[in-house]
Amino acid sequence: MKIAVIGTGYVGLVTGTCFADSGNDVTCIDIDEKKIENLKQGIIPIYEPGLTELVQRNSAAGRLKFTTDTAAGVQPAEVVYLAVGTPQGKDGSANMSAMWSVVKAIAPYLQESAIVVTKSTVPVGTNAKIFGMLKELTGRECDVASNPEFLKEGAAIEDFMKPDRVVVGVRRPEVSDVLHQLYEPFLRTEKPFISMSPESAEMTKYVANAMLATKISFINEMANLCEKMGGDINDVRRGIGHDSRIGFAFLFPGVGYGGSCFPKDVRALTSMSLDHDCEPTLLRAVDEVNERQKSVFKQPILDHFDGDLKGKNIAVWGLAFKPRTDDIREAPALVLIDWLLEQGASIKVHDPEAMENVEAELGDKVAYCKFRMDAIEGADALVIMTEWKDYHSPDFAEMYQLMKSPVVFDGRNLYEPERMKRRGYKYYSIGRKAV
Ligand SMILES: NC(=O)C1=CN([C@@H]2O[C@H](COP(=O)(O)OP(=O)(O)OC[C@H]3O[C@@H](n4cnc5c(N)ncnc54)[C@H](O)[C@@H]3O)[C@@H](O)[C@H]2O)C=CC1
Ligand SMILES: O=C(O)[C@H]1O[C@H](OP(=O)(O)OP(=O)(O)OC[C@H]2O[C@@H](n3ccc(=O)[nH]c3=O)[C@H](O)[C@@H]2O)[C@H](O)[C@@H](O)[C@@H]1O
Repeated sequence: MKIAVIGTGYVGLVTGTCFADSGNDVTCIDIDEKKIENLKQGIIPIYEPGLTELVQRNSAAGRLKFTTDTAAGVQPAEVVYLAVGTPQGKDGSANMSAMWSVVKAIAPYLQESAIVVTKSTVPVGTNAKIFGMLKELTGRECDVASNPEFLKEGAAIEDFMKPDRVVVGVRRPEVSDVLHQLYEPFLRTEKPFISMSPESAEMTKYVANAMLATKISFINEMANLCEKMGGDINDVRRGIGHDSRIGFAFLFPGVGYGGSCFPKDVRALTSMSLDHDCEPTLLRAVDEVNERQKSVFKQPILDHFDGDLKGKNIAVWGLAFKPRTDDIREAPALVLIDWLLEQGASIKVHDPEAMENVEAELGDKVAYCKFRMDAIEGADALVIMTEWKDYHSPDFAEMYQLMKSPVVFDGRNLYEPERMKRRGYKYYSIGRKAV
């Protein structure tokens, strides 16, 4: 099939590349000229495991092309995917300006039988609005489908190629058939292709993200309670997870969820609820608990240093909002670093992939260390904010020697408290008693 993908970010680039890999002719379009220039040379703007090889292989095979020329990409396309950003607007609702400008830009070049598909996460009603806009702009009734994406950053290729399910929202079964054909190569293990109305598909995406965010806020609230009452959240997690009705997924406590999606999507759904006079009690609580959780270490850090952080050397391991990505959007580490700076601490940071992005934001306010051990040299405390594999098994004896005082605030529960105590550390973690 001939496919155009508009918006070549995390989702658009992965979508286009995976469709090219399954034999389609794909043109990825973006307004960012530098990004497109780089992609033409096989330089990938983001860190996503496996993506560089896949882009280079499919570009070399002539199935994957990059352009800023909307007309050239859209004119031959049978399916036009829209994957531009839908970031949070000032009032919490999704900012749809990029989506509306793309709809206007593609309208003159759409083939009569082309199917326009939203891949971006868009408010319920967007499909109908695009249908109306295209009718006005082209004078005909175009097929507009919704096909929300459920991939996770850091595992994007795997998630796209082996989805748990594919959801499409269509108004005609023929459109569903075309999209089913497109996805068949990825559904060979009998995973379901679920066809529904566009409104249900749009809602499915928000409900999925809100459910996952709810699980995280729930376990974080329980973790904080556990710590106060003398329990260990890791034991509790194991104690509940074996109940198949509950399970283990997305119940790891931590320093709060970040990223470009959970925070904005929970808020966009909250905004949609308010627009429809439905009180979003639970959604608001999920967001509030998460905002509080990003600051969960502030008080213990202050208490540890008797309320005075001036001149203290703090090391931070992990800046990205999660491992295996360089994405720092809404990363809990940034909230902590801002606060540490306000308190007068001096900070050395390490992250395997995200330091360049942080440097663009924070400049020389913190020191960037190429090696994790350089960050902790002379440190009064280490704070772990992201569970990169690099941090799971450091040489604790070497760390002990390098640090000024052996104090660890572990925001991802990577280590066993009793072992840390035996190694001579003062160890704080999430939902477990400090030792
Ligand atoms: N990042 C993720 O893991 C996931 C994101 N989503 C959703 O997918 C959508 C896209 O997200 P990301 O890929 O993360 O965004 P992104 O910010 O990485 O990429 C968006 C791209 O669209 C381009 N763009 C903006 N306006 C344009 C225009 N008028 N014409 C052509 N290109 C334009 C930008 O230059 C950028 O390259 C969002 O709605 C997001 O909620 C859904 C699932 C996963
Ligand atoms: O709509 C989206 O953009 C995507 O949002 C999330 O994917 P992503 O944000 O890439 O990463 P996750 O692995 O879900 O992690 C999100 C945040 O939750 C945190 N988290 C996750 C799991 C957990 O048990 N505990 C926890 O604190 C992570 O540290 C991270 O900050 C969803 O998992 C995807 O299904 C969805 O497509």
